[in-house]
Amino acid sequence: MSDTPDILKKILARKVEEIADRTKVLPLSGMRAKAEQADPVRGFVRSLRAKIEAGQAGVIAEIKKASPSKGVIREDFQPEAIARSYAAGGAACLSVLTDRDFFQGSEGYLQQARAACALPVLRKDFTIDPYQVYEARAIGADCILLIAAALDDARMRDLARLATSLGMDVLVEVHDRSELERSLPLELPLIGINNRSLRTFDVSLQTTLDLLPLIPDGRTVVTESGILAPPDVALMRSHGVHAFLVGEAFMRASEPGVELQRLFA
Ligand SMILES: O=C(O)c1ccccc1NCC(=O)[C@H](O)[C@H](O)COP(=O)(O)O
Repeated sequence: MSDTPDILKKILARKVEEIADRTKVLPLSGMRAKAEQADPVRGFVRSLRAKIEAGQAGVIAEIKKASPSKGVIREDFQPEAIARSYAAGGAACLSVLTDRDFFQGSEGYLQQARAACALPVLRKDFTIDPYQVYEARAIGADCILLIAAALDDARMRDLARLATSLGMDVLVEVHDRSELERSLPLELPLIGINNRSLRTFDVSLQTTLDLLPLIPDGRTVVTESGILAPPDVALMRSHGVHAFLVGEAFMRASEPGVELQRLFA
């Protein structure tokens, strides 16, 4: 896409190479077979909505070691311990970065985190190809991320349909009005609004507030990035946003689940 931000361009170019390499090791048919044998899905949207319907915040607690904007965020990185801490702290779901080159993530981290608790898990990666959708299910993911800025309409629709056909939920992520308008016709129950600009890495919670009135009733809006302190949570909740994707604030805390309880008390 011609106006794709540089960081996204770099990540997507690397993804194309990565998918080609992985397909040589295990062709699509093999990955599809692995996906078919995976553990049953745990119901990502269901878990998020159950918390919200109970009057609580629906927290998607992220497991991420590093990011392009912040470098290494957490040195002592033990996905199983973090997952258990999040579950004890009341998270609705987990999000695990699996991208290796830009986030120091791995598929193994997702598998370890999921095995350590009963929470549904989002595979947080840059999904551009059906191979990755099968791979996500094969490693146990219950939900995938589709970033509107990374996909044209047809590809976004096809990947969403494929994920849904495998029983997974989809978090479609937007940054602006045009991405939102392209995503709404997919009629997915979850819409993520990412407050971090992929161009500048600046974070503004105003992004969520600006796009919110454009989203029809019935969708669960997830505000993503830059939720750092209780007033951020209060601001969102006062505007009717009850689902949150939070990474850095938890990853910098010695006990991430305790920080979750503090942030959402
Ligand atoms: O975080 C980055 O630097 C980044 C750069 C390019 C693409 C995506 C990026 N982050 C992914 C995310 O969306 C966040 O990990 C997620 O929303 C949590 O954000 P935060 O609570 O601010 O860690």
